[in-house]
Amino acid sequence: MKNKTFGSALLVAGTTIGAGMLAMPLTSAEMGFTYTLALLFALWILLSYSALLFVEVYQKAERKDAGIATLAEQYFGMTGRVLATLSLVIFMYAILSAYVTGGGSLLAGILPFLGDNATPISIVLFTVVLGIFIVISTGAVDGLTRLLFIIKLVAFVLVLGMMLPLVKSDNLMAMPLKDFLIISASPVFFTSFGFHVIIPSINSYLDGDIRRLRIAIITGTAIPLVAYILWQMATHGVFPQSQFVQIINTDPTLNGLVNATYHATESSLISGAVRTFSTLALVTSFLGVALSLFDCLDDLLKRVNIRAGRIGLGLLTFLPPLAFALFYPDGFIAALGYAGQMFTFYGLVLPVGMAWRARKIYPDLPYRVLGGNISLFIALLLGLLIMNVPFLIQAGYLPAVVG
Ligand SMILES: N[C@@H](Cc1ccccc1)C(=O)O
Repeated sequence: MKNKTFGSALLVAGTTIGAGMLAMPLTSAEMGFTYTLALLFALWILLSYSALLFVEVYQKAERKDAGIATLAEQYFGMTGRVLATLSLVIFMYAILSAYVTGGGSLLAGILPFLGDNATPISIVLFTVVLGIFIVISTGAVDGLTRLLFIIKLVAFVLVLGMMLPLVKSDNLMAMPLKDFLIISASPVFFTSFGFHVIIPSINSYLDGDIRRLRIAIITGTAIPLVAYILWQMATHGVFPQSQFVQIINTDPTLNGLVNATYHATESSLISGAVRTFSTLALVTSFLGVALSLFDCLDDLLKRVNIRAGRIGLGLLTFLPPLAFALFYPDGFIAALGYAGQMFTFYGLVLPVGMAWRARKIYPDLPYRVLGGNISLFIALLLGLLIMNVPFLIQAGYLPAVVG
């Protein structure tokens, strides 16, 4: 049984470490390592805090398989349910479409013999093969995640093994090039620590055992924190800041970063290792989000008394992102631009509101997250700030960042 807690922690870590980790060094290139480290710690605390608020609220859930939208309805009625459902479902469809598109093109790169149809075939293959695990069970996803996580770890250790010896402490001392970069970078860092969609799936996988859910979340968020610190130390430490800024000016993508690391280490192994790592980051995050969407749609259909069955739910989960990736790859890009805002809403503002209400209605909650109502208030303010950062950048109040 203990094993399931460990599997859940890996599901949390696997969902968290995704595309965001690859974007982060580019976002923070101008910020210097010290400030980057401060932002990593601050957002790790904020997002673990909001995840633990969900745990607090789950103590009084009506069913152990209640989804986030069901919790929202319990505390905020139909408005809560509708807002939570919209932000969750649009967010997850958008991010899955992006993962399917990215995963498909990575796969097409290694299946060139498929000729002209390589990309669409790869997109379908990627979705169907991984989708089967979701339809089978959470246990199946747990098993696959364990395997992939080990390979991902080996690739990451290889990358670090090649980069960390080249780190120069001078490079790590760089200061921010502009004021307020730390605020501009916060939405990308915030989303990089995100995994909260998977909490309902894990709660029901752990049979509503609050203690184990808490352990899974704390362990599962500590792993990404360590990984992000090492990864940022490697990238910030290998390149002098001026060169780092040049990289993001010439090619502000993962490719640019891979090429630059390749030149710095002069080892062709590094490109392979970074690519393996980033592919697996995409796959494990895909698995976590797809499992969450599957359970979220189940929760929604139960509410309207429809029993779709696992195959039906699988089709509902995967057909829309597949269709978008195949026929309209730009379709969800617009939605993706608002992913940070949607996530700030259901991942921070909503749990703060629910915990605040739960504490009023049930003053005797056995488990309460540290920090009292003051912390709730600070978290809410930070959430509102992060939500508005893209607008503040657009309006020219904050400097722009990559990502
Ligand atoms: N943390 C994930 C994105 C994500 C956010 C919120 C929920 C699920 C996934 C990434 O960096 O790619």
